[in-house]
Amino acid sequence: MLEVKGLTKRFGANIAVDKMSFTVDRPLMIGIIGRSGAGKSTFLRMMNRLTDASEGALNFEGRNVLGLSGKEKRDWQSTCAMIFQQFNLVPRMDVVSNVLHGTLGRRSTLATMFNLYPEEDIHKAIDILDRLGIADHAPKRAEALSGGQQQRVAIARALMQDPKVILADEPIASLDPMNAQTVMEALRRIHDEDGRMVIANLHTLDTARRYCDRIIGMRDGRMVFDGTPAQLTTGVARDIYGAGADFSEAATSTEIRDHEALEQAEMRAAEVVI
Ligand SMILES: Nc1ncnc2c1ncn2[C@@H]1O[C@H](COP(=O)(O)OP(=O)(O)OP(=O)(O)O)[C@@H](O)[C@H]1O
Repeated sequence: MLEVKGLTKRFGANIAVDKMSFTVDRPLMIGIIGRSGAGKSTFLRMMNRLTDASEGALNFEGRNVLGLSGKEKRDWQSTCAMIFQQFNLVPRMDVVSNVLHGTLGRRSTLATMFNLYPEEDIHKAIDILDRLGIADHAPKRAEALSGGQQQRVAIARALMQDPKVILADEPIASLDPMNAQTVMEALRRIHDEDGRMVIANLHTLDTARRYCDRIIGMRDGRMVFDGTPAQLTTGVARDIYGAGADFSEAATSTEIRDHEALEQAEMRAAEVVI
């Protein structure tokens, strides 16, 4: 149902994504891992058509996604809803209105200006919030909710579009472990119960292992791993992150960055001694 072939993005001389190719034949929950700058966000943005690809092809259910323009492109962006690390809600607006914003694409300018929502959309929004366990917060301002609750509002807003695919760009990177778990469980449930494909860029290896059916590893723009959580051995993870022999199973890209910073500081200190 999804075919990515030779997908490439260049920013000047920098190749952010380099000939990425893979196919997915049924709606899976896919995790993309890799250190900062590996090209994970750029891939999601190309898939959602927020960024134009430099080369390659991306077909979904036989549709040439990269060739879409105008209304067809906007329709695709609804079919393939995106959620972000920073939730991107309107903080001072109430939760249910934030969720109803997910229907903006199919409402008239006048209805949008006067915040006129069809009753069935309001019921649908409340039902989705209920499903995500946050219907009680519907009248509150979004900014009054915890990070995990705000991310669930963002998921609810995405679900208003009834998407076939949910693209999640580091959905739990700003959350504490408890909230992160609630959000990942919500994404997994949406996948399991609705059969929607979920592609999530993830910061931590153990999250990808726990929630995803398939994991794609990226390094310097290239896909260096594509397999199941069981195939993602410590050695493979070490290659993806370009880490040293002391790499541990539970390591995350943040830990690796910290580790590298520590190593560099130690090297600088050693040079001073010499
Ligand atoms: N708009 C842009 N202009 C120029 N270079 C960019 C742009 N967006 C991304 N890049 C570069 O493309 C490369 C891949 O970035 P990308 O954000 O896709 O990585 P990432 O794996 O998502 O990293 P992170 O986890 O830090 O978000 C990086 O070298 C980045 O600097």
